[in-house]
Amino acid sequence: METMLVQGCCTQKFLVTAPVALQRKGYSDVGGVSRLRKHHSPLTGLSLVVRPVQAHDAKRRYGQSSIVASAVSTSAAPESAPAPPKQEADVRVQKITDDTIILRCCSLERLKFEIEYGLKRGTTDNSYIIKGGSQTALIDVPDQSFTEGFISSLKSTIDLKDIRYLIIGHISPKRIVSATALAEALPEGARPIEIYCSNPAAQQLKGALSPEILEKSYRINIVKGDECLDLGGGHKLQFHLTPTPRWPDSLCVYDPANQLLFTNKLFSAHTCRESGFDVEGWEEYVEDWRFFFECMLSPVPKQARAALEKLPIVAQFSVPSYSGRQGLGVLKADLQYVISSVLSALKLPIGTTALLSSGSAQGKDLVCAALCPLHGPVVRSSLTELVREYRVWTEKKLKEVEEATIAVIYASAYGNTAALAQAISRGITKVGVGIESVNAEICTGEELASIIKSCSGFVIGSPTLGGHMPTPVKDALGVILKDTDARSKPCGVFGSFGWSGEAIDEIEQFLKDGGFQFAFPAIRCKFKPTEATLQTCEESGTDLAQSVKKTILKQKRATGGPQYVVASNVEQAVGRVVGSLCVLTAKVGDAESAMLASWVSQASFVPPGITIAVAKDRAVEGLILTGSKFAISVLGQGKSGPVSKQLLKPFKPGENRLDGLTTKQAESGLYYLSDAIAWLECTVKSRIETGDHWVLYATVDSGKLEDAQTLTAVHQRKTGARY
Ligand SMILES: Cc1cc2nc3c(=O)[nH]c(=O)nc-3n(C[C@H](O)[C@H](O)[C@H](O)COP(=O)(O)O)c2cc1C
Repeated sequence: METMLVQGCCTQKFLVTAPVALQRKGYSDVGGVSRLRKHHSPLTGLSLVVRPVQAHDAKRRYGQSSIVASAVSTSAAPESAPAPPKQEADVRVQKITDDTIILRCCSLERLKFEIEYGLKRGTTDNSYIIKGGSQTALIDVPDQSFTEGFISSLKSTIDLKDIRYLIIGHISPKRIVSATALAEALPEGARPIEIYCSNPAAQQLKGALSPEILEKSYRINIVKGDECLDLGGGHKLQFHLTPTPRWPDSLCVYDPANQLLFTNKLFSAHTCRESGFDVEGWEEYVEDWRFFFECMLSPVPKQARAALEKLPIVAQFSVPSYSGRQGLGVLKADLQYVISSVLSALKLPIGTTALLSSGSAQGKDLVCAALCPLHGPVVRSSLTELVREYRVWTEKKLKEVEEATIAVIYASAYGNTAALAQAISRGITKVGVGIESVNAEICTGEELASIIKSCSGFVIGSPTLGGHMPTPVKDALGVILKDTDARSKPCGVFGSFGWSGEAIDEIEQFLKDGGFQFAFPAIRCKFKPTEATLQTCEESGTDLAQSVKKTILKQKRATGGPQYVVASNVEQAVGRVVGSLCVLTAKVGDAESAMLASWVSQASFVPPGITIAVAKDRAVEGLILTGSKFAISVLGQGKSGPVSKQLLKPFKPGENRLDGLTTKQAESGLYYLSDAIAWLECTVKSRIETGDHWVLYATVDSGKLEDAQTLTAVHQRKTGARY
């Protein structure tokens, strides 16, 4: 079994707070802190500067002796390391209604190297203030990248001592930094803020906030069901717990006074535009919403459905705004207005799928004028479409789960292993195989045993903490090893580590000894993933899902399912449609990929544009999202043989596909083939979903004819059922 070493970010600071905080999360065997003192990693040129915290300080903050460790680069950063995101303190304050304000912490850059930021349109981290008749509530605090700007904007918007309640829809170690800063900014003599949050969020807060802050500044109230919190003036806030494996703490809030639903991660998008609202309309945002859904919710369709059932949203009609719209746009806005008015008048929830039947009893409907998510715009003009499409997307994913599932099992203390799991999941969903996402911290042994029994393959991921895998992963592995049938199911191992990475080796060894079949080499990621790491994860997920699909197809054929048949008339006819034979190359950060493409055609004169069809499960697909650049090398007749041979062979995840081919680099950094008869550099303008392919429309930014004598190679086919 080969093991890949995937190198991550070279500078990471972390506070070793684990002894208390992680134990509360079930990481009871975290220890080995003394190992930190010795560490020097020759691999990245990193040295760990390990500084013992003053004993009394450590005890005060973490309840037992602790150390603070920071990894500092002692040599130049390796080229593959991503630059840390630069943050301007840009917090925009905007009124949503007379008494509700949004604080949008804006970043125009890709904030994190996690797949959900792949469209690179920046993001916003939203907090909301509701000024009720008698009390004021703050909903959510942002990521630590925004802490300073957030606190100063909050101070200039309201008097901090007026904040009576802090409602936490989602918490993470990075948001706890902002919660701590808020507590520290409270004026002397201010009464403690009452926090309302789910049980998992409460456990995190109690484990990470200092005893002084817990004593002086906050009182934690755990929301158990669908309780209410009265702010006066009709603002009788209703809580709705909507947990998923990635966000077990997720809590949504409905304010009937303004008909606003605070949806946390649901209906979020990573994009940062001028307005805080979706004023530009559905077409402008659909790709952002869909991409966020694909990355974050399609791996958990059952939980997404449960959340949607708990939130029977009814659109409150609103008069359409025509700013910036003309012709058809105005007609569409009018139509949308009529539809939402009818739905609203009839008190019908949006969409009519089976998903809605339970939970949407009269009187329980959440009549919404707008959805207020944690990231991206407040959804007002596209509310009807977005809610309906969420249900359609969820149903589609549920159908895939019925056919076959791959269990993605992991635990993650700081989010790095979770980011790998998310990327693997995307690779799996690209093939159309369902996912059962399992957070080992919250899944019981019985639940996991039944998931393992019914899945067609699995991956298991773990951080290394104190030289081992944490207890929840160990328990999960025990369940897997016990199931003798699971040995015939393809599997994979992954994990993030700091310097030694024993957890990944241990899991791999246990599975190897148990006779399990690995679908891809173990993925070992040092701290945070880079784009190349994410690409490797995605490709690994795709490989695993393809092998599961092949097995299922074989089984179906063996039991009298669809057999190979001679191409039909239609297929033979379609096979006569040909395109130019080209090589597409793409590069995003340290991730690169290439594919042989024969479905390439010119699509516009002005600007010069082309279309290219890319199969959904193609490795390069994640690098050619809207806005990305790619190169096309047009192959010449009689010259395409070696190139086709190289690019059509099977590749391991992360393997260099252009190995052995001579390339040149354009000014943009993109590679093209040296013996291409022409090359083009293009920008993806839009993507259309067409069954099993994405059709990209791209404009051509530059290009050159290199060989005027040779004609373009064309791939002749016998059937349109294959390339
Ligand atoms: C308390 C603690 C102990 C750790 N022990 C180890 C260790 O023994 N070996 C190692 O390679 N990394 C160790 N690490 C580093 C983590 O594995 C690393 O931060 C990893 O990215 C965490 O993954 P996660 O974000 O999925 O939790 C430790 C980190 C903490 C906080």
